[in-house]
Amino acid sequence: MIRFENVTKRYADGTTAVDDLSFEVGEGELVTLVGPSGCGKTTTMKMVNRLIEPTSGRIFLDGDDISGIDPVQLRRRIGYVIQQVGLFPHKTVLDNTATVPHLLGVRRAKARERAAELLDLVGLDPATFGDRYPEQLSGGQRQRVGVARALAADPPVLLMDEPFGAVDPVVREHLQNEFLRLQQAVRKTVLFVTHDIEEAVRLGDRIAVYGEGRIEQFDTPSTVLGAPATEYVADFVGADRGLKRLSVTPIEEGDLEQPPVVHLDDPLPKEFDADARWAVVLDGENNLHGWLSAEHARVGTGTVREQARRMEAWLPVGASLKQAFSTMLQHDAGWIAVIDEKSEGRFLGVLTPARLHEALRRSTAADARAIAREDVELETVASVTGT
Ligand SMILES: Nc1ncnc2c1ncn2[C@@H]1O[C@H](COP(=O)(O)OP(=O)(O)OP(=O)(O)O)[C@@H](O)[C@H]1O
Repeated sequence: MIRFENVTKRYADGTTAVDDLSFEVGEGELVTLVGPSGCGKTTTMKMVNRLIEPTSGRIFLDGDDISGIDPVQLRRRIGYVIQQVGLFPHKTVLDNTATVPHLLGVRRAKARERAAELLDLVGLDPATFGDRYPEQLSGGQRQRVGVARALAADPPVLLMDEPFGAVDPVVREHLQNEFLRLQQAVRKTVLFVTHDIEEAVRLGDRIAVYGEGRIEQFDTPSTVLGAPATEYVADFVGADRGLKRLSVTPIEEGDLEQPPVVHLDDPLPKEFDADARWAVVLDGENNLHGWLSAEHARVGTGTVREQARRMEAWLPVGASLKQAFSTMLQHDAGWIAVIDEKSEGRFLGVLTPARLHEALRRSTAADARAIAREDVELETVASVTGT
C-alpha cells in the first residue's frame, strides 16, 4: 500500500535526515516508526503526503508514484493526525470534524451526520461534546477529535505523528486501547510515529526501529523484543525487554496445563487424579463454572455444585501473558483458567506461573529462529537461555 524505494532526504543545510530508506506497509497494516529524537521519523512521514519532497528515491501509494499525484488530491487519500491537534478554535467539535467532508463537497447536514457517527466511534458522545469548542475539552478529548477528523473523509491511509504524545500516561494508555479497537473496525493502513518503545510495541503490527536516518530493524514487536537485530536495537528497546515481551506474547492453547475436571452435578469425589489439590468445575455445556478444593470435596456431601467456588480469575485464549500475570497478582491466584471466547466460553486449560515462564521462553526462542512456538524443544530453550 505504501512503499519506500531508496528514499533519501537531505535538507538544504546538508543534514541527511533519511538515508536510502526502503520498506513497505501492507494494506490495513499498522506500522510504528520508533527511534530517538531527530532520527528522521517525521521527515519519513511527511514525505508520504508531500509536505516534504525526497531528495532521491521514490514513494508509491497503492502502486502509484506519489511524485506524479497532485498534492491536494494525494492528501484526500491520507488522514493526518499530529500532536498539537490543530483544531479550529472558533468551530464546535462537530463542525471541526465535519470540515473536510464539507470541503470535499458533501452537503453540510450530511457531513455533520457523519461527523456525529465518527465522534461516537472515537468515544465522544456527540450530544455532550458536539457543540463544545476545543478549549472546553481535555487534552485526551481533543486528541480523539483529531482522530475523528482525520477519519472523516474515510481515507485509506492514516499518518499519525506522536498523536498521543501530549497527554498523561494514564490517558495515553486509554487512548491507545481505544485506537486499537477503532483500528480493528476501520482497518486503515497506518504509519504511526512515536519515540516511545512501549507505545510502538503495543500498537504496531510491525515496528521500524530507526537509528540515524536508517531503519535498524523492521519486524513484529515480539521479534524486535525477542531477537533485536543489532546492539543498537537491543539498547533502544531496553534491558527489560523480557518484561515488555509479556505484553505482546499471547496465551496459546499449547501453553496450558490440564488440571482434573469435575462437573457441577457429579457426586463429590473423595480425591482428585494424581492427588491434585483442586479441580476445575464445568457446567453441563463444558463451560467454566468455578473450582473445587480437595479439602472441600473431602468434607462435603452431595454434589460438586454445593462445594464449588465461583471462578474469579479467568482470561480468553489470545490474551497477553502480561494480562495473565497481572490477573494472577490481582487475585492472588496460583493459576488462571483460560477459555475460548469464540465457542461460548469453552474451558481450555489453566495457566500456571511455571507455564507462563515456559511460554515466554518458548516464544523468545521461536522468534529468534523464526519457527512456531510449539516447534521449540524445551531442551533447546534451556540451551538458549542458559538455564
Ligand atoms: N527543515 C529542516 N532543515 C534542516 N534540517 C532539518 C529540517 N527538518 C528536520 N531537520 C533535521 O533532520 C533530522 C530528522 O528530523 P525529524 O524531524 O525527521 O526527526 P524525528 O525523528 O521526527 O525527531 P523528533 O522525534 O524529535 O520529532 C534532524 O536532525 C533534524 O534536525
